[in-house]
Amino acid sequence: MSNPVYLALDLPQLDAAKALAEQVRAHIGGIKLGLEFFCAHGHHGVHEIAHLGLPIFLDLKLHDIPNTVAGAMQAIHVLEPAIVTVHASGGRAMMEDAKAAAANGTRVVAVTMLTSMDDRDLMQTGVAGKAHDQVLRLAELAQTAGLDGIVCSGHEVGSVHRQWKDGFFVVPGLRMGNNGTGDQKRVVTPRQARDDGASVLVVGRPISRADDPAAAARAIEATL
Ligand SMILES: O=c1ccn([C@@H]2O[C@H](COP(=O)(O)O)[C@@H](O)[C@H]2O)c(=O)[nH]1
Repeated sequence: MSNPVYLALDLPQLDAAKALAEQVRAHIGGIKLGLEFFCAHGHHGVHEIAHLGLPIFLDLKLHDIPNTVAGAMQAIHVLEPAIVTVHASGGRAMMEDAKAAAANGTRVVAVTMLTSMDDRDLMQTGVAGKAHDQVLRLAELAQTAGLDGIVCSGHEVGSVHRQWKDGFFVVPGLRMGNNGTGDQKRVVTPRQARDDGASVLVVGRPISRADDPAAAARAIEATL
């Protein structure tokens, strides 16, 4: 089985990002490039990281009207990303158009509820109820829209997996227990997430901010 760990390369300096990726390359299965990286380095930066030969996950969390999101999806065809994110709260039409505009072979997955939010944060956005129910509701909408899967926390991935048997599930908010949770509120260990049905495990700071990133990545790999 291939390594499900994708390193979140949330670093502002391109050289430092490349060096980190090279350092841990043997212990990860892919690289996740998010808003911070893409805003700083754009297509050029993605090409530079792609030279390492690992699958690239573009975590752009697109959220706009359908026509604009479809245009953005077309603009990144050339980067041949393995995975791209949109926000499920953009609605069914937006997700349908995003999927239709994606390159063949690119998995389009919908962010349901950010792992940095809990029930109280959800309520503050005007949504009554539990995070768990909101994730299941948005997962159903993403499935109906024809997406490949969703992003959710390890708290929900087991339930979503039971509801959507062949879905592709991306789980960030992973901690080994010896790291602080930082801004993440719904966290589990990588092993727990994988056992509950995660397809991809996104790990950032537990590796990138470790004293020895390669050892941290190796230790996570060893738990799987
Ligand atoms: O709900 C979400 C969606 C995306 N992310 C991204 O994952 C990584 C997590 O980084 P850590 O340092 O391991 O906390 C980061 O790039 C986020 O943008 C998420 O955390 N939660």
